[in-house]
Amino acid sequence: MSAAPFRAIDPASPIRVLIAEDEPNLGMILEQFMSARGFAVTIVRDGRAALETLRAESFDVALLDVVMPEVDGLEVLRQIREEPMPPEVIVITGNGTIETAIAALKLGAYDFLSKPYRMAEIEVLVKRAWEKRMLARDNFHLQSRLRRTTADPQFLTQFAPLRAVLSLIDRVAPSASTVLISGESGTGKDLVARLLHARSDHPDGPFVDLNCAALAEALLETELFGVERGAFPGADQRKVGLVELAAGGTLYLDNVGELDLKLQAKLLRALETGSFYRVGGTQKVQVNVRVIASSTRDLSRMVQDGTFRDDFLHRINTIRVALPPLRDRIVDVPLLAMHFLAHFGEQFGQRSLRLSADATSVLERYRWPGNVRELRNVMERAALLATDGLVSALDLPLGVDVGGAARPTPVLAMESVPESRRDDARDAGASFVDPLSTDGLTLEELERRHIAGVLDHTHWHQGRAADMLGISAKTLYRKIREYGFKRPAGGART
Ligand SMILES: Nc1ncnc2c1ncn2[C@@H]1O[C@H](COP(=O)(O)OP(=O)(O)OP(=O)(O)O)[C@@H](O)[C@H]1O
Repeated sequence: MSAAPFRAIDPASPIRVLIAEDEPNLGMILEQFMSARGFAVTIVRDGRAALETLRAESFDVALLDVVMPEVDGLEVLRQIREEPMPPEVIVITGNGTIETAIAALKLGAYDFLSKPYRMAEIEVLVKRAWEKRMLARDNFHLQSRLRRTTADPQFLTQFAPLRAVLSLIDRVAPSASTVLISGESGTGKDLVARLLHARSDHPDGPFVDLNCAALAEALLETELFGVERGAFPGADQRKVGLVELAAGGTLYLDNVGELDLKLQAKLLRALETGSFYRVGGTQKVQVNVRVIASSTRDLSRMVQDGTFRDDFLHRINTIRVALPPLRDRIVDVPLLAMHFLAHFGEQFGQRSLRLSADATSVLERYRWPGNVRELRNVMERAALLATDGLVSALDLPLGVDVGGAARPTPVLAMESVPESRRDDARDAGASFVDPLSTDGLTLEELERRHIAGVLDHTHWHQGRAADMLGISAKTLYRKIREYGFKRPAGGART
């Protein structure tokens, strides 16, 4: 076996091991040995209990004795391999039963160990099996990232100023210039970043995106710049950071306004010199990366407030792309609505869906606080609800009277929805702010109350809440932090 070091194990989430061993003494010794080495161990005494436990909880590695009462180890292996995300299995065979070992490997076991074995062998084998599982997981994430980035991004617009922005994008994409994309949540910043990458001179290089709002400050530095082995307790292997992973490609920093001043300074140095040090490192790492950043916040204002570095803003601001909110480019609404309708219609087996005239009118008069993402969500729902291939105004619970003036959004005109569909409509976008008591409130306070109401309504199910609000999960996460909301203990807010 090679002596290569193992990848770092996060002490906060130890390797979870299930041991199925029917000999009580051996089981106890194994459990004590593995627990003392930091594994999270669960022990069971027979095959049936092993199956039940493996189905009920998530494990990284299972050590299965072949000879066990009730169900033998090979049968446990066979059944568990049919489950989604099964653990890696190491089978422990009796002396000299090579046929059993071969059968185990054929059934998908990671490896086998013959009795008698040494404890140290078990430890090495379990760590190797865990590494294989981690690699498979990384591979899965990388593949899905690749699939998302290789698809040709399509930015649709008929709005003349945006068409001018698109031709600017075409011109600057092949250069190495940094680009700062600004715009409200859901206006297409992520899409523009992907477009810039797809049209750059390195479209086959990596596109690495980091949502700066989604990670705790303490983790951001190692995530971005990587860490050297031994930099701090627990860092027992070198970890490559995202800047390095993006070498020869694009690094997209979403919500760049969330980076703290220290990291802004470190990134600025890396951009100026094309090199940086990993956390705890003394050797310079050279990289050639194109940086694209985006923000929903006014970064110039943050510079004035002292929370964003002037020099960093200048560095990432070489080219500025500003995406207008959807309400300021109503001409795009029918175009995008038809595009999403065709897309979801295809997905749900509802071809040639059409928009009725009153539906188009409702869409054009709505204010779209969640921008294109909200329109996309609304059309997904409409594609599901449409009857006879026609989407009518009632399939669009947007708080806009059919044939009347738009109400202050996003209040839902509940009375315009048939009784039988009011629950649906409430779920799809009802306002949680009483429209009669909003006088004198700032827009921010209105938003704060609305988000609090939706979180309450969904019992803090953040995926559902984000859908209802028509914003991305990451934007909701940022808003929760900005407004200082705390998840109530034990479920729903009171
Ligand atoms: N002009 C457009 N044409 C087609 N699809 C679009 C357009 N603009 C946005 N979209 C789609 O709308 C959704 C939201 O866009 P995107 O994620 O790029 O917004 P964002 O500004 O990055 O949002 P956030 O600030 O919340 O991250 C995506 O599914 C995107 O593909």
